[in-house]
Amino acid sequence: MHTSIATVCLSGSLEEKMEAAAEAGFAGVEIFEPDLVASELTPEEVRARAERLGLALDLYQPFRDFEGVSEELLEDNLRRAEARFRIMARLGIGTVLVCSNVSTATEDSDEVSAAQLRRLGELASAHGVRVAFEALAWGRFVDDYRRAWRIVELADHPAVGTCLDSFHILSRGHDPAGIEDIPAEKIFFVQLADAPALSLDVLSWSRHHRLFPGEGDFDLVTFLGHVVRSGYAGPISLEVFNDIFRQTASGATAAQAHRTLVALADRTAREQAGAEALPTVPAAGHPVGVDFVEVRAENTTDVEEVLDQLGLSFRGQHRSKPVRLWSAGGARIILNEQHARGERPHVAGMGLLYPDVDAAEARVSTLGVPRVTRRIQAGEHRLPAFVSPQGVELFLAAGESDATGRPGWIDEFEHGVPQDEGAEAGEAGVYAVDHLNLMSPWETYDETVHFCTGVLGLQKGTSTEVASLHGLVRSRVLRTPDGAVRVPLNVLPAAGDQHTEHVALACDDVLAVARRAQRRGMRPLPVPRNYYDDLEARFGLTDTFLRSLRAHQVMYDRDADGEFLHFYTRRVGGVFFELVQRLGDYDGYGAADAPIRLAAQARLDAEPSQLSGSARPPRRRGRSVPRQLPEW
Ligand SMILES: O=C(O)c1ccc(O)c(O)c1
Ligand SMILES: [Mg+2]
Repeated sequence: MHTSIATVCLSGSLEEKMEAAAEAGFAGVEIFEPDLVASELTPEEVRARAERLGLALDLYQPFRDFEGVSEELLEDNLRRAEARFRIMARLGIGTVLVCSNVSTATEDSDEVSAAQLRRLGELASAHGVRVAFEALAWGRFVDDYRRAWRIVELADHPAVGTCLDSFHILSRGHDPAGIEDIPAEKIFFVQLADAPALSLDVLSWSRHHRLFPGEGDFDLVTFLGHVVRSGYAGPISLEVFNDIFRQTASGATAAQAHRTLVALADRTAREQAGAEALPTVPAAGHPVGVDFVEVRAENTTDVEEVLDQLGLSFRGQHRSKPVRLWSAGGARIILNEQHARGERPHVAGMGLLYPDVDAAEARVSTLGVPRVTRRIQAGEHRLPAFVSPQGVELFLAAGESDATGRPGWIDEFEHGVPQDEGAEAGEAGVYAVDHLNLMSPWETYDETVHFCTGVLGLQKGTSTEVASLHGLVRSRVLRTPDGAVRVPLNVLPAAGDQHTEHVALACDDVLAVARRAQRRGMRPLPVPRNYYDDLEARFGLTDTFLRSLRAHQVMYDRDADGEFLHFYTRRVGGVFFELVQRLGDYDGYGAADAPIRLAAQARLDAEPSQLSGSARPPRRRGRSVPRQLPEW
């Protein structure tokens, strides 16, 4: 597969874009004309640079508003085109993208457009180049790839073919199966872009919200399957117009882009008949459980106090590092004070269990995810570790499921309360990590979604928006089908809300856990009285039950599948805990309760200290960079 990327996807100067593309592993680039026009490099210098980088110049784009025009305008359009062909000759680029006319077309006729494209083809072949005609989703008359192909077919010129762009096809809901009706030699170019499902005019959607494959909601696996079955073997190029990518470092964006394209090819090869020739990467399946969550801080005492109140037990101190383990059943929390000077408590890592951990490591590594290097002592378990795009470290461990396994690394912890083999639940029945709620700055959000799905093997779950006091928080759940691993991922609003992440622990009796914790001095996150009045109105709960919920600041949700009871601890630095109890087949997260929680946390932020006499005032995002990882 010849991979390519349009320079419009990346930030910086043309030379920076080309270097980033080559460094990320792309075989070629599409030169976006405005990037050349703005560059100080001559076309010859661009060509030489590409050669040095080993980068093919696959396409020159876009040439606009050519077809369907009056005779008089056509002459001018041919003149404009010829000037471009000369530049292309200097660049050494053989194909130009001509997108369907969006403004000057007056002739809604396939015959007229075909005759005009044929003239363009004549001119192009005189200059040794080819024309790839692309239907823009908002073209004046040509807005469907099937019509563009009809016109190309009618033009019947060897230098005239079509360019397929997944965005224009899928945004309009057009069936991509028709791609297989186009002879492969008439498909001159293929561009891929994903996008979130939005109801927005297609032009704004395309220019601002395109995403790399697997980050949005388009079915690019099926799309690419059709492309491969058509027999097309030319460049597969990413063309993603997106406000974020143009503002972030081109090296990181190019690496992300390449990873998404490789992951897409891999999935397509595995899922689409006839696409087996596409390159694959090792398969990892999906994780089967959460091995542990790691919380890091200069001093983890406050967090341990909360864990004790919640009924988890101290299982020991690591024999060679300032690292401690607390657990109950399969819920394991590692407290790490190593290399954590000046850091407030925060979620720093997550261990995921894979049945074939070697395959999982091979996959994550092959997809170019940066590794975390940790010093290992003799006799210690080596868990492969990688850095996720939003900064949390990801550990891969071998295991069949979280609740039944006893991780090998547990023996490295000494002098704690012993835990029997198997899934001995903690006091009051805390037995597993139910979910881990992570945050990502908006810049890395879509990339993190792809990391969890395309790399780690989680699936996209529901997507919502939660109202906080400081703005709407986009949230999407990434999970396994059985719910053994659930990661709700929230966008961190630009201003206002704290960067706090939380660990939700599953238990058998949340009211009992709350009662015990409060006896041990825990002050839960306060829930306003209005909430309970509203609960009564919504669900008609009995007085006794409602009183009991309120007494323990436990929140409640119910849907057709079951019921959900949960409460939150107060924040300790940048982390807090949630205790959840699922009844029946309830599969959600109490979405209606999230705004109540955010408002309560914001109220507490205004107070000098959240935790009785212990926590330092939490720092705001931007004031401190807790470690060498990307800022969060
Ligand atoms: O938005 C545009 O104008 C535009 C230009 C070139 C393309 O290939 C495309 O898909 C869109
Ligand atoms: Mg395009």
